[in-house]
Amino acid sequence: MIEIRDLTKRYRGRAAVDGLSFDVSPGTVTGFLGPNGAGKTTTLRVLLGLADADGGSARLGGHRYRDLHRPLCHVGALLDGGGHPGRTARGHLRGMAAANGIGRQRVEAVLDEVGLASVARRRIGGFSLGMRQRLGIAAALLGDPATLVFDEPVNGLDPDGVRWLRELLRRLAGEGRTVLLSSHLMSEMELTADRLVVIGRGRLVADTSVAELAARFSQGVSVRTPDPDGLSAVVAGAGGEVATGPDGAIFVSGMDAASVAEAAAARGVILHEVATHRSTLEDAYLRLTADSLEYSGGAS
Ligand SMILES: Nc1ncnc2c1ncn2[C@@H]1O[C@H](COP(=O)(O)OP(=O)(O)OP(=O)(O)O)[C@@H](O)[C@H]1O
Repeated sequence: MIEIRDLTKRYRGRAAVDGLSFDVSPGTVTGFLGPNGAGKTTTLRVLLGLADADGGSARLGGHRYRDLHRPLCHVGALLDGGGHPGRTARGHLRGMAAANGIGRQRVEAVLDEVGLASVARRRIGGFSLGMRQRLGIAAALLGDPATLVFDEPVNGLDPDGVRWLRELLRRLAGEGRTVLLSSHLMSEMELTADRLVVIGRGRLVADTSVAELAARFSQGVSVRTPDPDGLSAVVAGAGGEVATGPDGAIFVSGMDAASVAEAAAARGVILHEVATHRSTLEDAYLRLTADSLEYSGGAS
């Protein structure tokens, strides 16, 4: 169980994480999403005792990371890769195991698990990005922890590696572990995660199941109008909801295209375009985070 409560972390007076609260439950894979600079890594760094919070708390099974005895046996994390380039994969894992009172047989088991047994004697400096990711995952699994935290684990993995990781994460959650997985890739989350925690500018944007999010945004009406305020009032009056899409169109949910057009006509609101829109989870994510983009390409 991961509990984040009112967490705030500032850098030079600016909040990277701003009053954030959410839980991650055992037995699920929870996706942690947000645009660049949203505060995901900062949240994970505070959770893992690598940075101090300015307010609130981040707890693992009710404890702060720094109060855990043999932390590797409680939480495994893939954050920045790691491992000295001059060490071998096996040497690196043996060093970690020794520091945490973990037996050497676990080193061989996790090397097998991540598919690195045949290169265990090679130096990490010669590893590809994908091999480094696998080594980082092996390190996270070393202490057989109840909680796993992976920051962008898909980076550098080839399609086979991505599928392998997906199955591993599902299995770990199936064993009752708490699995938190950060990524920008909604398409990957759709296949791997049960729940999604979405943040933007350090704040919670959504805490929902994948199924709920898909249902909420599954279908709607995309509208272009020179009078967005007028349209908002019309839609609110008819019981629908509006959201602004990343491309400037207005997205109406809870109404079909004919109802939107008729309600707008009745109130004299001009529409330039009305289209039924079936959206993917990726679209839903983009709409959720459109207002919290810190860095976006092109003018918007
Ligand atoms: N050590 C630091 N010093 C100063 N500012 C920082 C530091 N770490 C993060 N920040 C700032 O905090 C904000 C949140 O960054 P963070 O890396 O947590 O976001 P993120 O969601 O992980 O982004 P990305 O998806 O790009 O990795 C950003 O504005 C970033 O510039």
